[in-house]
Amino acid sequence: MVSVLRSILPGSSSKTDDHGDDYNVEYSFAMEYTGPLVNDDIPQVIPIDVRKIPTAAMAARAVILNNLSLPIIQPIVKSDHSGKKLSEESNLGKFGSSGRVYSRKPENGSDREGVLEIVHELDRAKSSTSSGTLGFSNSQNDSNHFWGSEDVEDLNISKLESEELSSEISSCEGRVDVGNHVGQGNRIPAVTFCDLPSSDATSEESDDQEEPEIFPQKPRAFPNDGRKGLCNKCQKINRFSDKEFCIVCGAKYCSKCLIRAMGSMPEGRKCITCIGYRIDESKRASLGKCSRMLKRMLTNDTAKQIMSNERSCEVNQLSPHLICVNDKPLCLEELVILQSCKNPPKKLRPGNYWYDKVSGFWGKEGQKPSQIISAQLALGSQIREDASNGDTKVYINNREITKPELWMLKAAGIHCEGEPHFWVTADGSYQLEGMNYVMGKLWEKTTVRIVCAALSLPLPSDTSNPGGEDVDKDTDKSNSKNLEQKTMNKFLLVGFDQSGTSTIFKQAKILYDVPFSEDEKQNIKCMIQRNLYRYICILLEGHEHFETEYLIELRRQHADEPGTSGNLDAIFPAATREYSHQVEELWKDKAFQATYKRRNELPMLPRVANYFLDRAVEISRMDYEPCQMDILYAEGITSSNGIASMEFSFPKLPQDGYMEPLDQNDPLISYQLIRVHSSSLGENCKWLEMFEDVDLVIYSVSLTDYDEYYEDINGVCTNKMMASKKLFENIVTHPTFADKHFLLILNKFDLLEEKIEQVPLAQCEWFHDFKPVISGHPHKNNSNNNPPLAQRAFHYIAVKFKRLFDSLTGQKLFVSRVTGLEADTIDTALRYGREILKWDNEIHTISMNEFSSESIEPSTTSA
Ligand SMILES: Nc1nc2c(ncn2[C@@H]2O[C@H](COP(=O)(O)OP(=O)(O)OP(=O)(O)O)[C@@H](O)[C@H]2O)c(=O)[nH]1
Ligand SMILES: [Mg+2]
Repeated sequence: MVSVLRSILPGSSSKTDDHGDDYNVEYSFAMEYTGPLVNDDIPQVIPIDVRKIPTAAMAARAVILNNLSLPIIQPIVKSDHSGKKLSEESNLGKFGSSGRVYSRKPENGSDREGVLEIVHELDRAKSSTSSGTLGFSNSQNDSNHFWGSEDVEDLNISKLESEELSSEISSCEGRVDVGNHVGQGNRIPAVTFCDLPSSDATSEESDDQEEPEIFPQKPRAFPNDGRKGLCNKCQKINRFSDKEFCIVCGAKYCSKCLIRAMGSMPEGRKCITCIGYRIDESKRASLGKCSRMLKRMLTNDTAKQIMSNERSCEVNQLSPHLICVNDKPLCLEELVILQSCKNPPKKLRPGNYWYDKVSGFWGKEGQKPSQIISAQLALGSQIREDASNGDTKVYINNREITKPELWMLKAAGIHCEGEPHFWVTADGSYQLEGMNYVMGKLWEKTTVRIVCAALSLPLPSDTSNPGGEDVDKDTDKSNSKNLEQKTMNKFLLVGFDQSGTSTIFKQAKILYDVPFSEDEKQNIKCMIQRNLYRYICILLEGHEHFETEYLIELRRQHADEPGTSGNLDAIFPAATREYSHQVEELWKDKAFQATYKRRNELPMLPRVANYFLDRAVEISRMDYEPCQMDILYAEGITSSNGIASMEFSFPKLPQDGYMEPLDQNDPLISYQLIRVHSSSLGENCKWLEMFEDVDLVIYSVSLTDYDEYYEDINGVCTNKMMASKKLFENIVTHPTFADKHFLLILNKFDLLEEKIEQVPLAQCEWFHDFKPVISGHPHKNNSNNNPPLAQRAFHYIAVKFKRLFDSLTGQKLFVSRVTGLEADTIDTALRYGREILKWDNEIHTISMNEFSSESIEPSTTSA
């Protein structure tokens, strides 16, 4: 039916160029292309990397991979053409002497729909210095000799490719006369077209094209019999030497045997016997990612070339029929539509997917949406109501949505009671089904974007980034990188009330240079001012004499609803008026000053109040701008539904030195810190399941909770440490987190140091057996004393939590001691989190490589 770019037709080559340069050879790859042209009048020049195009199908792939939108219609038309001076266009800076794609209106005959040509201009003199360029030699007698950069030739690639290409060319015989052009002095037609074949022939060929190309699949071999470090060629065992794996059968080879086993690797890392076979799909993510071993063995250019072939050669591409969209396997045409649309799915693998044509939401069958791709693509059949396995009784475009999506709607302030059906379009406009007006636009709301970032919900690729919080912000970058996908490690930060999670979150933002957005800054400013007025009210409450009626009124109002910011808003609508004058007056008041001096006697006044009260007048001004310290010390965090999220990476430390692992500064590895307030997790933490894809759960405990109490909604008083323990138990035993890593952060160590001297730890029933032994022997780290009491208390609490964790999960708990207000302790803890994931990856890789028959990844894959 439809062929995209079916064949490669050697078009021309010339011995000399216009400047008489003997080495300048022009060569064209012509590809048949059917469809209306993007622009009928002007030839469309689309740069394409010809280095990746040894075969026509690969060219088609290259077009797809380079994300060029090419309309496709039938029928295929072949035509004769006298050719134009296509190659006279200026050089393409991006690819050096490489190629370009022209789409051009046919010159005569309505039966010609269009022609696409990839013209490869080749300047041998130039390209011999440009790495990885493949082309034809200009020798008259050797017109089909395919040559590569020197390094590639070392590996006989030129020969292999030459054979491959020779056969391509001979298969095209009768269509194009290559020889005729060879050796002609002047520029000759870049592309030669054949006669329009008879309709019979067309239909026959079209039929051929209907079937998607299916390459044979080789059953995975399990060649190692569980023997670690075995090379499948020399049969020698060396556990410590790197091995390279065949991407088809999984056979492993040591560096000595690799070249013999894999040859010149025209399709990437495959045993010679596996060439022409489909890759093992579990290895798709590693396609084109060079291993350390290959990098060591080959020159840079050669390794690049092999990786490029591995990524782009036809046989390694996805087969359309292995991808099912809304219960219907794709045909080649649909796969091309899908991959060449403006926002194609990332990491497309064989499998079942759902696609909501109206909004562009795209996801794996039975799962929440993973991406927003282009809407209105002609793919698959109607979306099923249960496509994403939602259980919320809320519907978007006829699909029952998942819990994270429900949160997103709630974050947008949308009421979701009564099983509503919403209609959401590609630009995020939403309306209730049956109603004729748009209620709003999802993507315009900062809170929605934050919730999406935190819950791994997709955002459209063109929405702006809310303060560095958009997980999709690198969409363009990653699109252009084709298969190289960014690795994101997710940390979920959670803890009981006042355990310091928002302080840690803000500290991380400051540490890793993630800017606060204007919105956030404005909210924080209002919050700081509101808090300040609350502190003042607490001071006034503690004060016996009031000088004016106004202040009496203040106290009366405050006494009605102590501590609620809603009431305070009524008294001091923050940032809507200037209060510095009143505050200044108040500050001068002797009675007030007397109260201020005794502020430590007021239990309702938080410690941090001092920090702000000392600058009360400045902060109450309209033009006050909070500095980083103010933001850090501010109580609370501005977030939606208690969720905040940021993306960051670890800067290199001076002491990291050469020992740092390779991925240290790999921009492809980034981290996301998601902070969620425990009150947002619902009864029995039921909402935790939305965080199923986090890699590490960081649980924060305030070390000072042991003698503090809180009153729940039923008026029951509970020790805060016990409440924190309960929450910890709920989280670590939550089924969603069954195989997650946990890092316990014991926070507010500075406050523990003070408190433990006054209040015994045994105040908390869980710590009743804390009996610090006063030993007569000096501690090795502390020559004069025992370890400080706070230190011992910290260890004791850490062990309590470790034992608890072990008894509940049978696993090991990692613990870190921090002081939320001290940046370096937070940095250390988060880097510790990174190490935990790294160890896990290493252990995982080793065990997968050596013991599992499921998946064998190259041992040392780095991008
Ligand atoms: N001295 C000291 N104060 C801290 C430390 N960590 C947090 N705080 C203070 O403790 C209070 C509570 O910290 P938050 O970060 O707001 O705690 P939270 O987990 O967000 O608590 P919620 O607001 O209930 O969610 C704030 O006033 C912080 O400034 C610390 O390590 N040392
Ligand atoms: Mg807070």
